[in-house]
Amino acid sequence: MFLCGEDQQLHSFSSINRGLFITALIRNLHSRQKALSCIFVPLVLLAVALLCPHTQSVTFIWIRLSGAICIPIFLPLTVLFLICVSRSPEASVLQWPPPLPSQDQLWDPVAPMLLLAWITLHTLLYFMPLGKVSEGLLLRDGTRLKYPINGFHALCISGVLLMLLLGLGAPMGYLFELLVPLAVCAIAVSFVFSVYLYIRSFWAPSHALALGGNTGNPLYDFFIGRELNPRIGSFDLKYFCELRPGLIGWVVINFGMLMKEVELRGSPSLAMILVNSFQLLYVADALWNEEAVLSTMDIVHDGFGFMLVFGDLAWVPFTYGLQAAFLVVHPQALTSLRAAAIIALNGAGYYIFRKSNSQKNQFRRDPSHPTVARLETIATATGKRLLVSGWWGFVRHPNYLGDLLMALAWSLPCGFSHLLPYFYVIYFTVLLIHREDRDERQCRAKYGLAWDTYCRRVPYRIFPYIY
Ligand SMILES: NC(=O)C1=CN([C@@H]2O[C@H](COP(=O)(O)OP(=O)(O)OC[C@H]3O[C@@H](n4cnc5c(N)ncnc54)[C@H](OP(=O)(O)O)[C@@H]3O)[C@@H](O)[C@H]2O)C=CC1
Ligand SMILES: CC(C)=CCC[C@@H](C)[C@H]1CC=C2C3=C(CC[C@@]21C)[C@@]1(C)CC[C@H](O)C(C)(C)[C@@H]1CC3
Repeated sequence: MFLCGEDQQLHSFSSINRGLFITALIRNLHSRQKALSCIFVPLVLLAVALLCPHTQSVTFIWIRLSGAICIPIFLPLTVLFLICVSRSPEASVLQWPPPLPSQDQLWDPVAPMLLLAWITLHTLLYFMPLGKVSEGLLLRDGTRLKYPINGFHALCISGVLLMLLLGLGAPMGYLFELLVPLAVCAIAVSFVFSVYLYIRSFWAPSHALALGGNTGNPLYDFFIGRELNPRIGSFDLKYFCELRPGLIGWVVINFGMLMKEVELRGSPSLAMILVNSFQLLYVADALWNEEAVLSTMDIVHDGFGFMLVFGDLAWVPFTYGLQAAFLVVHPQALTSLRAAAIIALNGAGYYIFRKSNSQKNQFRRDPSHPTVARLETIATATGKRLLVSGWWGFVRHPNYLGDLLMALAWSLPCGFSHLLPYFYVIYFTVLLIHREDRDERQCRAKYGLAWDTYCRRVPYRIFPYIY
């Protein structure tokens, strides 16, 4: 199942696998139904639990609880499943039985060492006296936490170290073979770290706990996260995980896939270069605008539990770059015209994403700044104003629209023959629709009538004239 040599070998792999697949399919029709229900029951629970977090009936509380039990099992399996599918010749997300990795493909002693070295490096870079120190939003106890803004420096230093390693002859393409063992280690680290966070939260003062993660139900609270900003001294664990090892790890893995392609075919394909460049731009942008993360929902409202730990350390690095892993095994020809159209789509998405995020951040920081002072606003009872013109007068979440256009542009270089490269854009659409709904409820609770007025003025949430 793993790619180990030239393209020719891939084809023989393909026919052997297909034969095995058909035999297994006929033999296992009955167990298939059972196994499918094992996948779909948690899937339905996951969807219901995630999409109906505000419903309070006993049944729904039970469903949410079952979701909190199933998701920590289901999501890690999904990560491994998707990596395995991305490198199987069929690359079909609907294939059954799924391409199960053998034990030696799951484990490689190099993986935990690499992961440990990576996390240690980024912890050291976090404490580097580079960049400025910023204050976060006002906390419930009236204080503000301080955060180092040196993520972009960490990205650049990681890039330089990577080039040095490459110059010294490090086999970067080996990351392709290491992907499953690395994901297994990242999942294990997520579990251990979440247990640590859950236990330590019982020593945190009540004002330091997240409002949504303290239902008293241990499984649900473990999943959502009890403590809002867990810290070891000045080391902010949530802020660190959200932007450093996973996000930068994602682009390093992508680069490993590019180098694997070079090993196999002599040079990187245009499709691989596009995927690498688009996603590098996205990560570099996040780190360049690191300060803006301090006002996102995840940092301001959400507890730091399994969901976010796993999301940051395993989900983002191992599923957001699936397109690059897919391209190693499924090379795609891309005409210059199509490449130009895809670059234009990514550019348009990035423009909308960046302009709208910057406009809101600028307005929240200094409403009298010349770039936002002329925009039309409405007053709210809290004293804060809401933008009703500019990007935020176009749709109620222009930043999500831009992000989704980019997500689509990351998949298009992989062609239309497979669904797998579109996994990210499909997952992301669901995530952002759910997130928009959660934000909408929070804003309605916060701004009351003013929010309703805003919704009447700007009727579409994400997609103009559609949604
Ligand atoms: N790649 C990924 O996996 C993910 C990416 N993202 C991206 O992260 C970015 C941040 O997203 P997110 O944190 O969800 O939310 P937003 O940046 O969209 O922030 C929402 C908040 O903005 C304020 N706001 C809403 N409407 C207005 C208005 N008209 N005028 C002024 N302020 C307004 C409100 O807060 P208040 O009024 O209190 O200031 C609201 O709670 C987005 O670009 C998103 O696409 C998000 C999740 C995952
Ligand atoms: C299925 C599952 C485990 C979901 C967990 C959700 C997390 C993966 C995402 C929640 C919010 C995120 C953000 C980013 C990455 C994904 C997670 C952690 C982000 C860092 C990506 C880069 C952007 O520019 C951003 C900084 C705005 C963004 C912040 C939110």
